[in-house]
Amino acid sequence: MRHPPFPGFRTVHAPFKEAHTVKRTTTAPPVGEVPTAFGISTAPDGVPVAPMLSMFDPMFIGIDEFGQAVTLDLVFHNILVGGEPGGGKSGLLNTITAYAAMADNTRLVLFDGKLVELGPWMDIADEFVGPDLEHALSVLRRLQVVINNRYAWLRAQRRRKLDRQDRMSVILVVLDELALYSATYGTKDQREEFDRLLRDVVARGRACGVPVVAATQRPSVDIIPTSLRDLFGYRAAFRCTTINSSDIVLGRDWASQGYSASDIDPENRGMAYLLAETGVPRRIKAAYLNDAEIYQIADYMAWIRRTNTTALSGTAA
Ligand SMILES: Nc1ncnc2c1ncn2[C@@H]1O[C@H](COP(=O)(O)OP(=O)(O)OP(=O)(O)O)[C@@H](O)[C@H]1O
Repeated sequence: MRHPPFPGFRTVHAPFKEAHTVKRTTTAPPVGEVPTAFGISTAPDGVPVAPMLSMFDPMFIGIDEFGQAVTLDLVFHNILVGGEPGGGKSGLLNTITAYAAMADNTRLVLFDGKLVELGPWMDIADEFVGPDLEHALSVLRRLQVVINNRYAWLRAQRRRKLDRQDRMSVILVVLDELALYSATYGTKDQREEFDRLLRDVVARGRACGVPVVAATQRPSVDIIPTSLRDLFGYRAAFRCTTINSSDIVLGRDWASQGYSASDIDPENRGMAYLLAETGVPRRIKAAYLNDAEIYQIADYMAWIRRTNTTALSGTAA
């Protein structure tokens, strides 16, 4: 099989090609046929990215109160991030996005109504949705088609979830400020459709390599109803103004058991309670990348993920 040295990454709608490509949805490239050059994967369906990191490995996101590393198994879990403005939500989102940007065979679909929180990753995102609800809806509809096709493929394989041997890309969906899309922009009908589509992507995406990271500075029941919150296997509550909003993020009356993000010192930015599917909430301090570091990583990864447009590319292919 002949592979181009650097398959194009920034093809518009690239992750959604599989929604329309029978071959991609019925067969995964055999593992043995994936060549590497200088450690860079050149799988035809893959994003040619850094050789070391994989979304299938534990993702470092900070330390706990004993100084131990805290990692997430994000590829098979969604994470909900809530808390008052300035608590550190975007910091965590950027740490997660940076890892994903550096991970092999991983694509980014980003929603950021403010444009600046996830803006550094715009150049390497397959889709970047700004303050435009119709755009958000069309991207979610396309993700839904991808998910449908991946489940059809999994069923044909008699399996329930993707694994790294499948070499199918992980599509990380990151939403900064959920409330802008679910309660602010557009018409009531559009917002309702957004809620429906998001719920479906959150419910079905994770088993087929489409995990969702969603953040809100308005942890209230209208923005995060229990039925949506419960679809997130991980929940991170940064400083919240009330016990109630902490419980809306973490769930299950955790505040009454002594785990309330309203107790977090407002000056202690980046501190959060992190709850995994089992166990009790853990106090963590999220790792933090400053703006310069984020842009450095984003620029570097844009270069690594560059398209096949160099002068030599025509002759090398
Ligand atoms: N993990 C962290 N460690 C140290 N400082 C942090 C950390 N996270 C955030 N900060 C500090 O807090 C500030 C606000 O963080 P951030 O923008 O992530 O908050 P936010 O919760 O996303 O706020 P908003 O809801 O307004 O977007 C940052 O500019 C940074 O100075």
